[in-house]
Amino acid sequence: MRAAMRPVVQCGDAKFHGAAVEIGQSLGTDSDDMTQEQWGALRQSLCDTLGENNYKAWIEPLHFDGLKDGVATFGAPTHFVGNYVSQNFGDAMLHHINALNGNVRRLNFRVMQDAGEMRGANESGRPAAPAKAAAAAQSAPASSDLLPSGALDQRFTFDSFVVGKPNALAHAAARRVADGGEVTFNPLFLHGGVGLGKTHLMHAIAWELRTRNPHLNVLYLSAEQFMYRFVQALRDRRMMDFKSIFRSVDVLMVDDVQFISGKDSTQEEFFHTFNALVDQNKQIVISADRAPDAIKDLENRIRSRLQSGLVVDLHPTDYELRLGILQTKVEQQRQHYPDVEIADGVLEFLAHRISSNVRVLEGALTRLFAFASLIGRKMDMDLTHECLTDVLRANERKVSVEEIQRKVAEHYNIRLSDMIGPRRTRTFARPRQVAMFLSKKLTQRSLPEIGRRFGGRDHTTVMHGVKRIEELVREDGQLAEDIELLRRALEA
Ligand SMILES: Nc1ncnc2c1ncn2[C@@H]1O[C@H](COP(=O)(O)OP(=O)(O)OP(=O)(O)O)[C@@H](O)[C@H]1O
Repeated sequence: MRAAMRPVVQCGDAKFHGAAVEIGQSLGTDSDDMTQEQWGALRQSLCDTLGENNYKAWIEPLHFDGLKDGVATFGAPTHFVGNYVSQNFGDAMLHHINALNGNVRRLNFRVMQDAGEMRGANESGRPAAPAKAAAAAQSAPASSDLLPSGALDQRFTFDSFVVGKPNALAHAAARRVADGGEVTFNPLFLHGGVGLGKTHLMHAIAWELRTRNPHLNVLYLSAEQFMYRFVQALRDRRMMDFKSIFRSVDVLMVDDVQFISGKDSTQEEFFHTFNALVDQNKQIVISADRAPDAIKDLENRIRSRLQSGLVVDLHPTDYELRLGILQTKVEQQRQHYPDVEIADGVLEFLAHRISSNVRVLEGALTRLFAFASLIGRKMDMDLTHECLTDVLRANERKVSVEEIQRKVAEHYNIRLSDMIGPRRTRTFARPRQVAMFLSKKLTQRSLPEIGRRFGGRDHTTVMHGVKRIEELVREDGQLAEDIELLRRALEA
């Protein structure tokens, strides 16, 4: 069955002449064919549902091939468009198709074969998809199961990324890549410890590039997904498809590349993909939990390739950055919990105490908001301690008695030997008691253990020293302040 007329789709104020739909052209037809009118109606309802911009950018370039055995197949100008539509509008399309024709179980997207086919799908005068997209689809059609994109998190944008000293360089480099201008450093290699924002920055680059140019073929995936697709292609004897997909991207982003260490065949394929893209001047962005030279079991030629662009380190966060991130995350949480009140000092306390990684910090804040909202309490220090006992304990900095002795001796300007020596004049006794008090508060040591570290003193001497300081801080503001300063310095 062939289409006799072209549907006209009315979207907002604009009217679009629909594509020359040739139903059943590619797949053959059978009794579950959709009619041309139904395709027109489908486009109309998608336009109404998704809005004019989405319709023009994503739906209009599609070519409806036909419906066979409950599978509706569409031609898309690039892998990226097919993948994006499938991920973002697939459910809506299925819903609307089934409202018209209840036989559809699944949607399938394939890459259109040539520019002629793309023009056919794009009669509205908008330029056909770039020639490279056609080139990408040169060989056998790559079906959507080999489209390997990792999902992008909508929250991970440049707007929500807080910049501070430890990540300023990584942020600037990511911004430069996201501008999509000339490829100046290739690859951009971002590395840093757990939860410091590598994935966030990569997603931000991908969002920005896609926003600037929706037809740019940006492929983001983890090294694990790369290996999985590679193994799948080997198993299914579809290496040509695999190579064609990976070598036709405009920007390749591979997260957690340390995953391929020790995996020889995956490294080999990664190396060839990498070279092919660099030769075409295509941008590559890589992340790992360590610098290329620290990744074990990596072939030297790959290591040196990874080092050949710009290698940037995301340093551990500092207090200011953590506080900034918390303030940003509070704004996000407010959307879910508008009524939760936060007492002064709570965010500062969290930024001070939870320094392991941003993911833990974020998790602590989310838990506090949920807790405060559920039991209808203000988010204050009491609630924070109640709710985050485990997190705070896990983040406790392990301070040693020796460190405390050194710090206190420095503060009171006495020698370390006098701190643990026998002299009992106040000049030495008071700092010693302060150090004992801090040892009791900041370490897990028992009184006898502390005593042993103070020149073999008895545990009752330590107990007396701790009690004395507890009494004194109630009346002596200066001493209380000194102790607080020392505690912060030791925990920092
Ligand atoms: N500078 C920042 N501004 C805002 N959010 C941040 C920042 N750094 C990290 N985060 C947040 O911390 C969480 C963890 O970040 P991300 O997943 O990017 O870390 P990662 O470095 O990729 O960690 P991993 O090594 O575990 O993969 C995310 O929710 C992210 O939004």
